[in-house]
Amino acid sequence: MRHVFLINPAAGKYDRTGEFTQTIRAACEGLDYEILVSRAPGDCTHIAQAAASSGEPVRLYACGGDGTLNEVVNGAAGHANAAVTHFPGGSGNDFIKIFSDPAAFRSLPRLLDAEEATFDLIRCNGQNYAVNICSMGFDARIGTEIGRYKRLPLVSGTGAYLLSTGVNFIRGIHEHYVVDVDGQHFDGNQTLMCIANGRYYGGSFNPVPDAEPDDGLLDVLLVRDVSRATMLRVIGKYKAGHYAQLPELIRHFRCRRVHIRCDRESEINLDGELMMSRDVTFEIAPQSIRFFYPRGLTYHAAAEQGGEHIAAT
Ligand SMILES: Nc1ncnc2c1ncn2[C@@H]1O[C@H](COP(=O)(O)OP(=O)(O)OP(=O)(O)O)[C@@H](O)[C@H]1O
Repeated sequence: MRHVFLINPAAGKYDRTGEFTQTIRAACEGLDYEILVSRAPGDCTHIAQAAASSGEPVRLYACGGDGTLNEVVNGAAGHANAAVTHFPGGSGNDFIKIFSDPAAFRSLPRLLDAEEATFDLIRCNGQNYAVNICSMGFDARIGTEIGRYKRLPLVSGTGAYLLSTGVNFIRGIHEHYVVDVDGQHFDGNQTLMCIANGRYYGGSFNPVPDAEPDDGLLDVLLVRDVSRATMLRVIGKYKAGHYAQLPELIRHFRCRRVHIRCDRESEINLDGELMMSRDVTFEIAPQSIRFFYPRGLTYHAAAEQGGEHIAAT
């Protein structure tokens, strides 16, 4: 088994390439491994694709944040011989928060002793993949501008999110969209649309706490146009996943496909990465992704919420 580590030096508040390299060398002695450092945005996708194209069994470690994981997933998608994981070094590291002990991903010996699950992928406009959460509207504008703020002195991951939220709040919060979801048609203003496979984004938002990454379905939330005052009143509930308490404002769908048309080229957030389009289809991809994680962790929503304990595999 080959282990390929893909380091994004631009992830997080500072370049962790040296730290990562030291840790990897110490933990992987005697293993067949390789460390590759991304030189530009998109590089991790090409590296992952090249590593997976050999057809040999390979484990790909995304060393960075959710954007790095997204790039690696895009390179590995469709390659049955490749499995991916996240060795966190980003600001949010949100996808792995679905697991019972996200901190375990920081221990490389534990990641090397892994078990594996098969997760759904969200396919956007037939070509780009996300493993965690996509969004459009107010949210996408916030999420895709966080990068601008995260390296400011004294600004944490959450602080960057709050700064971006403040700026976009002042600019205006809803726009006109035409949305087709689950056989229903909505033509009107929406504040945001969230398409979830995972459960966490934006640092600590958990809008659909019951989303499952392996149920073959997307969890879609449509948040209708609200005033800024209402937004301030309900954002906490949205963040905590209490969408069911706001049926007059938030519609929830569990579906395989959603189509959104916009009046202008609009921001689309794919696991925190930015894409622009006026016409967007999100669907469950025919390909899934093999994801490995420290042995013994669980990821099902019922387990996280203290309900029935379900084994992860
Ligand atoms: N060599 C590089 N130089 C500059 N940017 C890069 C490079 N390699 C990748 N990137 C870009 O860096 C951006 C940030 O990466 P990433 O999302 O992993 O970190 P983060 O934003 O700190 O973490 P999180 O998304 O978990 O909050 C991504 O958009 C990615 O495309």
